Amino acid sequence: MFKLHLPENKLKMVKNKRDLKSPRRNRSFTGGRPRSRQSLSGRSGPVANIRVVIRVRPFNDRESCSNHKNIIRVADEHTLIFDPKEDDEPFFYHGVQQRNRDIMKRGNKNLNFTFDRVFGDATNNGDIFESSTKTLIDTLMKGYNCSVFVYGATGAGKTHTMLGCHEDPGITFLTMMELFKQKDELIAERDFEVGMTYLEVYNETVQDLLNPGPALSLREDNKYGVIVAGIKMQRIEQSHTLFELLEQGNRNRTQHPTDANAESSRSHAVFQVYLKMKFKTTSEVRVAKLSMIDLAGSERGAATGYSGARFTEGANINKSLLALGNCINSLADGHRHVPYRDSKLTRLLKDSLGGNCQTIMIANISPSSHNYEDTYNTLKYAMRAKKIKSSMKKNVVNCESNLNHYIQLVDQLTKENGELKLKLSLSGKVCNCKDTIVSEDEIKM
Ligand SMILES: Nc1ncnc2c1ncn2[C@@H]1O[C@H](COP(=O)(O)OP(=O)(O)OP(=O)(O)O)[C@@H](O)[C@H]1O
Repeated sequence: MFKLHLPENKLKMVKNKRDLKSPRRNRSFTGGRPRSRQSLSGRSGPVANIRVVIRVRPFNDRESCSNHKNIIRVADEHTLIFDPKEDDEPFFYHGVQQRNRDIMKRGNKNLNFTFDRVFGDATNNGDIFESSTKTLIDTLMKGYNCSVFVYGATGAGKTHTMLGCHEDPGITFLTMMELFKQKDELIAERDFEVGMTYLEVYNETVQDLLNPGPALSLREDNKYGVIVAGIKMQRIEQSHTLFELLEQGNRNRTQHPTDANAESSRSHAVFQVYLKMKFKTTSEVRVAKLSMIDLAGSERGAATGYSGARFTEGANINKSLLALGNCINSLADGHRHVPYRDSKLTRLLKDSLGGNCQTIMIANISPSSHNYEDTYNTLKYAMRAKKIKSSMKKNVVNCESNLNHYIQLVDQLTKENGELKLKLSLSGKVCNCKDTIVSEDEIKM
């Protein structure tokens, strides 16, 4: 199982001192006031915080049948209480009140966590989309890069959020529908070119999910950032092509059953859509990229008892998630050096985490006491991510300046030509032929 290695002193910093003295009160992990929803939509400032959304999944059948308790209480749309304090019901044995009747008794940490948005277990993917990724499309159309990544322990609901099912399509599908809707609305003013790639990082190798073949390598480019060498960009003319390719990629993704999830994704999947927008009346060209990343779930390596390929798989997942945690910590603390190079995943996410991007992290959690540690770790991880700021730049290739340059050049040459003609006519040698090359000697006065 991965853990967020949060130094004790950092933990203390965010705890309310007064609450520490008074254990009965709720302790808060607020990390500042919740930002309003407005902070995401249409933001065009140079600096933006990662927006962190929490999604609590419902109890599954196994958890409902067992003696597990609910350790999450959603207080409002920004706040949840982890391991809420329960009023002790008196329990008597032979007429004597007993203490610690409950062998599953939890710590009653009673911690308040505040996020940009908290969704309870009755939420569907449409609700998540409406309050999170829908607003990204507007940002994308303005020429900013955007990223969404889903995070959480194995079986916490990441793939359900991303891909969903027939009755409840995931946010990838809903976000792409919105992209094509807005594209159609803007078609009168812009020409669009759309492309997509879909890859997975499995056991520290990068694979093209749309054209399976040999492992691909990553390269750094000064202008474009990290580039996947050899990946094939698929041009998209119509939305249904994109959805067919998405399905195709999903079928190629590495999945194996785990104890927590019969269809566990054992790789990190990175789906990217590229937009080029050419304005019809001006010479402005905007380019933007939307990345949607479904991370593999962490697991308790030792507890699984796996060996061989499954063990290596789990170890690689945990290694890359640990590297991601280290990058999140460095960025949250404002360190100059961020260890992106520690894993393929973090190299790929460099732009999404601390670069030129508007980013949303959707952290998925289980409400069951069975996943107590995983849920607690995910919440701490998400709190750290909230502090990360990324600087956003509009990707605008404005041809206007080039055009002005050429107009000036033509004006200057026309003027020079006129002066030369004047000089020639004064010397009685008027050159009236377009193709005649007049030698320097001829025009010397
Ligand atoms: N919000 C939800 N509503 C209904 N069912 C859900 C929800 N979230 C998850 N599930 C169900 O729980 C199970 C595990 O979910 P999912 O596969 O999305 O987990 P995961 O986080 O992607 O796990 P892994 O990391 O192992 O791939 C699935 O059967 C899924 O349908």
